[in-house]
Amino acid sequence: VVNGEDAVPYSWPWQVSLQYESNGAFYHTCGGTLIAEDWVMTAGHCISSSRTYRVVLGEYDRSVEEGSEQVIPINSDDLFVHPKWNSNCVSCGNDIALIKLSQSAQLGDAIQVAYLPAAGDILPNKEPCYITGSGRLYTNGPLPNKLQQALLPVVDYAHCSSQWWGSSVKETMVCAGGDIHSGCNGDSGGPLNCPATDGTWEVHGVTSFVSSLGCNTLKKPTVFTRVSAFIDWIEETIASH
Ligand SMILES: CC(C)C[C@H](NC(=O)[C@H](CCCC[NH3+])NC(=O)C(F)(F)F)C(=O)Nc1ccc(C(C)C)cc1
Repeated sequence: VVNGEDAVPYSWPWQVSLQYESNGAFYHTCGGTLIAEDWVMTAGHCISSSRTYRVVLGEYDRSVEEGSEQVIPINSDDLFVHPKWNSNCVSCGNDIALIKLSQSAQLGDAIQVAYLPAAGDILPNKEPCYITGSGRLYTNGPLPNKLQQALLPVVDYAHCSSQWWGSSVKETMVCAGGDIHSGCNGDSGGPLNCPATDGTWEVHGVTSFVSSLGCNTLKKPTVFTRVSAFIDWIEETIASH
């Protein structure tokens, strides 16, 4: 997250860190959202079938053993990338994947399941959402230790597809930001958290891409997979596995 701030510890308790194994150690590669006790939602571009993954829940500061962390391994046949995701075409959309955890998360103060929007729910322009993640602090910059957050107002499809991203953005996406705040590598797969009418938060986006010219390129809002366009697939996948 570029130009964000340290989140209040455990204030986004559905945020997870997706990590891959390399030479015996695990590395943060993407964010994710806990959507059921044994399911995590992330981006399709975060998953490669040749890697071994684990998720870490209840994490605030990656440099400190806080006691709230839960580390859960992932079986390779529990990775469900959207069938229409094309890794050669991030602008085609469908950048969403589901991961079944090898064991259920123990919910508590630091670990909670997220609310998802109703199918088809479209956010109005300027809706005050927050991006959260442990991605780079600026283009080619370092990863933070503490979870970051930034206020990223929604740019509706009409504006995002006309002035800003053009045809690279589809109606199955949500744009947000476009000023000095943005997502950046490593935030991929994480949530776009938007206020719900009842005072809770709903996860309306899965962080997908930013400009290849640089993370917080002006007039290039961060682009998210629109969760409300994939509710049927999410429900179907969970029901059948
Ligand atoms: C150095 C980084 C910032 C480069 C930038 N990376 C990204 O946007 C990556 C993953 C993109 C998937 C492509 N395989 N996503 C992120 O960094 C995220 F914002 F989600 F955290 C990028 O490639 N962006 C990109 C690529 C292609 C397009 C086409 C729509 C033209 C648009 C943007």
